[in-house]
Amino acid sequence: MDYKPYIEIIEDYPTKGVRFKDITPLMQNGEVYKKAIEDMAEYAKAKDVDVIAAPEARGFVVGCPMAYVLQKSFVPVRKAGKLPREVVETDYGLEYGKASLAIHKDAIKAGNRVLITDDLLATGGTIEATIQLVEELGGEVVGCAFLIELAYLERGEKLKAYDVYSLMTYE
Ligand SMILES: O=P(O)(O)OC[C@H]1O[C@H](OP(=O)(O)OP(=O)(O)O)[C@H](O)[C@@H]1O
Ligand SMILES: Nc1ncnc2[nH]cnc12
Repeated sequence: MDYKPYIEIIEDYPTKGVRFKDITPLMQNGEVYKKAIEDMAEYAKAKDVDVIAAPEARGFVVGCPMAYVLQKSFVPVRKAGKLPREVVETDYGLEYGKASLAIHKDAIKAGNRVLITDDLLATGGTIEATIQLVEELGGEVVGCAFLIELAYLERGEKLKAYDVYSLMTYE
């Protein structure tokens, strides 16, 4: 299915030069949202995952329903200071800024097969940070799934060693 008609592009948001891909029209169409999640879940199922991990906030929009459909564990990766127990934490850069992400230390067990998901892959900073946290806890990252991949941004070698799946690509 072609999901692009359900993505709105906003020029120069949140900063000049950024072409922001707004996924809320897709989410507002229940049938289309469900189909997108099912496509992503199918990819995850083929990878025989134990855990779906996703960075807040928009990663939860895809990660939670995927975990629900697959009846697998969901692990939230949160901006620093939001998780109440012991965490591992890392700093990262993204298309329009800098932040820190954290994950509960006991959220992933050594050897868990982990699928990382997010709404969008831009510079790869967020996903690289998430991969680092999952691997620090001994998880095996078996794939990374996105609704949207921005192919026009430079990501260097960040995801070279990983299997990447995306429903839509913007050149
Ligand atoms: O590949 P990158 O350059 O790292 O950019 C992609 C990330 O940027 C957005 O999240 P954002 O940090 O804006 O937070 P939000 O989900 O809370 O809106 C998006 O949801 C991805 O997580
Ligand atoms: N261009 C973009 N559109 C939407 N979300 C983003 N996150 C990082 N870059 C983005």
